[in-house]
Amino acid sequence: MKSKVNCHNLKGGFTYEAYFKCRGCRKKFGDFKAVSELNFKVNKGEIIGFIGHNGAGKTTTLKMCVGLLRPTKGRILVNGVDIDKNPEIAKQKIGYVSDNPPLYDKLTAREFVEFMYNLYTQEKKHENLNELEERMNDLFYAFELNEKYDELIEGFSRGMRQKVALIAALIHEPEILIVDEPTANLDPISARITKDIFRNLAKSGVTVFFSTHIMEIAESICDRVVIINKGKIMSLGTPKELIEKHSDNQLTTLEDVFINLTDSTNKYIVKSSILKEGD
Ligand SMILES: Nc1ncnc2c1ncn2[C@@H]1O[C@H](COP(=O)(O)OP(=O)(O)OP(=O)(O)O)[C@@H](O)[C@H]1O
Repeated sequence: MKSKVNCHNLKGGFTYEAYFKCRGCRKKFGDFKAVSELNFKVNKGEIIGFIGHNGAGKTTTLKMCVGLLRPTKGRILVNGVDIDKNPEIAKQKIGYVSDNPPLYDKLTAREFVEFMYNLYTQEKKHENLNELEERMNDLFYAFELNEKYDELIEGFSRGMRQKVALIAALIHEPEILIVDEPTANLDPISARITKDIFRNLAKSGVTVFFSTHIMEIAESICDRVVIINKGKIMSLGTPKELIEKHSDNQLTTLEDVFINLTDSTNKYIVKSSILKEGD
């Protein structure tokens, strides 16, 4: 299917190389270790997908990456800026959408997005209003929400809310977009639009990371995938590399690799080989 979305205007507009580092990050909640010793680096314009079971530590990792959770140990660097030491500078570079994004029901979609823009751009408030208007139009159009522009958010479906949250995260032209389960509430066309927008953002230099349970999405758009299990990185690489690395075990899809690395009972792999024998 060819997407009709035109998002050629969604430019990054950077003056320097953006990159991201997570160095030795751990997170404990009381005595419980949710995430241990995470080390990874993301380059400018890369799309990285985190895949893992429920409770694997994806949301905790993403929240540490955006500065909403302070690591118990380790550092997060956004283009060299330590998010703990200089949170305002680091956070300005990031657009974030949580798995259940909080929106203000009594604002219209346009008012909410303007509000978010003003939060991120205090010092340039009221400047470049035409540019802001143009970018809002582009984003609302790209997400096929242009007819809802002036409607109250309280009347929006979950998918529409997800799109407003994505638009609000992109309005200040972040260098890094971090999204927890971007397609969770979206219909297939909206999911496709979101994937196209991620690809376009990455082409223009924006780094994108997201978590997902959907292997097809990870496989189709991610430059690299991080498989996370019980708070630890089990494997990191391009989908092709991960499949090749495990080809000895006759694993031929990212889903097989994921299950093999994260399902300690291996019951699904066993089951699939029994099915093959029965063919
Ligand atoms: N605030 C908290 N206090 C205590 N434990 C927490 C807290 N937040 C997360 N956890 C625990 O940390 C672990 C990782 O949770 P996290 O939300 O990061 O998983 P996840 O991979 O995003 O899961 P899902 O796919 O279900 O969203 C889980 O065992 C969870 O119960």
